[in-house]
Amino acid sequence: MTSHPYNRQTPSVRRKAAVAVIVRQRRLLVIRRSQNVPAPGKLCFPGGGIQPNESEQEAVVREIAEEIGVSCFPQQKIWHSQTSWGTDVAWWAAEIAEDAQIEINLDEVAEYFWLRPAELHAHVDLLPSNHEFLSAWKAQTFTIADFSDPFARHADD
Ligand SMILES: Nc1nc2c([nH]c(=O)n2[C@@H]2O[C@H](COP(=O)(O)OP(=O)(O)OP(=O)(O)O)[C@@H](O)[C@H]2O)c(=O)[nH]1
Repeated sequence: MTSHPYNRQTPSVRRKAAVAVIVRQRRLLVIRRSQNVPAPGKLCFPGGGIQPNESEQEAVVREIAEEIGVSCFPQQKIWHSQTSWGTDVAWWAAEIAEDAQIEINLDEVAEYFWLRPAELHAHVDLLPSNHEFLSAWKAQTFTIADFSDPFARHADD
C-alpha cells in the first residue's frame, strides 16, 4: 500500500476533473492547496472534479468561483491527461477580467501566486501531474494563445 493522497478513490470509478490555466503577463495563476483537501500544501491550478451532467467548461467556471471567487471564461481545451491515480484531467486555457479581485476560499486554498512556467516547473511543491503538463507544454505538444516560447527568458521577466 502506498500513501498517495488520492488512493482513497475506488479504482473502478474513473474520476474526471477540469482545471484552469490562467495567464497574465507571461505568468500563470497558481494556488497552494489548503490543509483540508487531498494533496495538502501542493501547488496546482485552480479546478476540481466534474460533477454528473456538468460540462468541462461548467466545472471550470464553478470551481474557479468556489476556490478564488472570480468569474472565469474558459477559452480553449489545450490538453488532456490521466494522472497516475487514475483521474482524467482536462486542461482549459481560461481568462479572468483584468480587474478581477481574487478572494481565496481558505477552506480549499491556502494562497495564490502568479508564477512563470519555469518557476512553477522547478517548484518543490508542484503536484506531480502538473510537471507532466509543463513538460508537454515545453515540448510544444500544445500551445497557449499569446504565450509562445513559455520557458524562454523574456525582457519583462
Ligand atoms: N485542482 C487541480 N486538480 C488537479 C490539477 N492537476 C491534477 O492532476 N489535478 C487532479 O484533478 C483532480 C481534482 O482535483 P481536486 O482535488 O482539486 O478536486 P475536488 O476539490 O473537486 O475534489 P473532490 O472531488 O474530491 O471534492 C485530482 O485528482 C487532482 O489531483 C491541478 O492543476 N489543479
